[in-house]
Amino acid sequence: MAESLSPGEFSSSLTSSASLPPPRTRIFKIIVIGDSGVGKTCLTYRFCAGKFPEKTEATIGVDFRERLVDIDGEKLKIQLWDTAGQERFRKSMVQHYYRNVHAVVFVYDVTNAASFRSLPAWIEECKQHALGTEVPRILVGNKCDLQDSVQVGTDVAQQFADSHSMPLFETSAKNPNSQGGINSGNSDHVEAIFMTVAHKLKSQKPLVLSQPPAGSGASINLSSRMEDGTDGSRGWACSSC
Ligand SMILES: Nc1nc2c(ncn2[C@@H]2O[C@H](COP(=O)(O)OP(=O)(O)OP(=O)(O)O)[C@@H](O)[C@H]2O)c(=O)[nH]1
Repeated sequence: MAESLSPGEFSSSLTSSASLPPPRTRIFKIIVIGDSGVGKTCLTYRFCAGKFPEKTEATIGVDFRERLVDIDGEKLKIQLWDTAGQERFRKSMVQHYYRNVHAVVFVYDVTNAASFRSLPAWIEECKQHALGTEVPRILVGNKCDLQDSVQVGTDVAQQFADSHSMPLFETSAKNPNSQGGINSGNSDHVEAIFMTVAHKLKSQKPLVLSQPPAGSGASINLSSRMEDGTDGSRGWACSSC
């Protein structure tokens, strides 16, 4: 004869399965920094929307872009913080975007030697905000499609990257197949660069809830941009800044 459940037992077994929380999505915050015009907006747009933006304007403060990626069966939310390169557009925001950072992408323009010479200042700014070598960092030389105008050779960039213990990627947000130099050969190099960072983070970083409890401190709501190809959520506020 089948065992009968008391009403209490029945409802408790139903409740426990029905109230299982949805799987948590880990969120990783990656800041993208470098001089104005090096292509930070284009690189982040290329990764999140899969294409080169038709036109861009100087970033004011910071823009968010995010994309859900699947790594070894786990969905991770990659949140790219596209920061303003122009000093006058970044001053008030700096303290926000350096908080709770999981990785840093330094960008220079291979056709603009001054943007390469600025890198030590960007690295120093990171240090001043307690972002040291323990946080994964990569160096990206952008605009490799402009091969006739290159001012920063691969050798000198590689030396710099080595001296700061960072991997170097040379690429083009405009034509990600036209990268030269090292680390080349992928069909979409920009995709590969950010996925490399995501893989690294997956094994390293602690869980961050995608749905923080109410009142846990969403402090600023900056212009958020969900590009095509994201997980579809829109209008979110920054909860980790
Ligand atoms: N040829 C070429 N042009 C690019 C590439 N990436 C960006 N650009 C152009 O460079 C200019 C600046 O690009 P942005 O992405 O706005 O630069 P940014 O670093 O975000 O600039 P700020 O917002 O001022 O910090 C734009 O005219 C882009 O079209 C690239 O890979 N190749």
